Amino acid sequence: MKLLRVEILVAAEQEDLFVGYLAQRISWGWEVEAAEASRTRFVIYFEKDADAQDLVKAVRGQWPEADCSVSTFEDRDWSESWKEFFVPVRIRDTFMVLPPWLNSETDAGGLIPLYIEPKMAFGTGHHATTALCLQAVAMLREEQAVSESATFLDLGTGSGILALACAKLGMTGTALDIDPIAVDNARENFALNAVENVTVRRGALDILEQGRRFDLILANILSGPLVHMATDLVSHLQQPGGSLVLSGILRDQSPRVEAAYLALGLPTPRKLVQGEWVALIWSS
Ligand SMILES: C[S@@+](CC[C@H](N)C(=O)[O-])C[C@H]1O[C@@H](n2cnc3c(N)ncnc32)[C@H](O)[C@@H]1O
Repeated sequence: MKLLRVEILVAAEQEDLFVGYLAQRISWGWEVEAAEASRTRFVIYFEKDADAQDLVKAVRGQWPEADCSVSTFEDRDWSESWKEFFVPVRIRDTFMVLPPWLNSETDAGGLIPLYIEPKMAFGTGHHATTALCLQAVAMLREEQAVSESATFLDLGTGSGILALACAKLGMTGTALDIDPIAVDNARENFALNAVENVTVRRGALDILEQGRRFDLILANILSGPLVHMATDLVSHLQQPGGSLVLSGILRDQSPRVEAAYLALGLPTPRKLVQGEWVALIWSS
């Protein structure tokens, strides 16, 4: 049987969101024969020409920077191979981020499993900005800079992945996101992981009670908002003794973000770097 082969190349910074987008579109009922992916390259095989054209049209409309092409292909037996998109992500010796169809006994390798249902919210663990935050959480716990009874704020929770990591280490916290799709996906992921020690709310910093302080604050947002909200964010950080992790910062924007927080009296942060992305970490 001849299949239609749609190949999509996306930029590295779009990989995480695109995985979620594709997962959602596939779950809406396209008859996908097979699929394969290697980070920024996605190949989907369809039997029906209409489904292939539907995907191409949707991708060209919503992801104009992506390179999308169609060709014909001779079939082979690939049941459920689309799940190959979602390989586990290991974070130090602490966490393994997994799609829900994998098994924690065999696939988590003895690490703490973080099950994430890939949907339209950001945060499958594949993007550097998320991985850097997860590394920071693991590191801060290893160093005992945060205790298992610490309170945390996850600002811009997306899929809920960072809150999930903190909750699975025993901490209790609040996860906020302005996007209702993220709030739904985060709730779904907390239920999937049987995590109950996180309160999820839709909104930004202004919905928090004034004066409420957290032992750990995580914010994987972009440099501009991180600079803009610096005063508000620091007003919710327990001082002394609190830890702050900022991510979503491109290398060349890091000095500007750092300067905004130094101006508020915080010391020079530590940095974790992956590719072009930097995370800034304050702890005592
Ligand atoms: C890059 S994603 C991070 C998701 C997840 N925390 C992670 O690390 O993978 C940023 C998220 O922040 C949310 N967001 C952006 N600005 C926000 C704000 N001012 N307050 C709360 N959420 C915000 C977005 O809707 C998005 O879900």
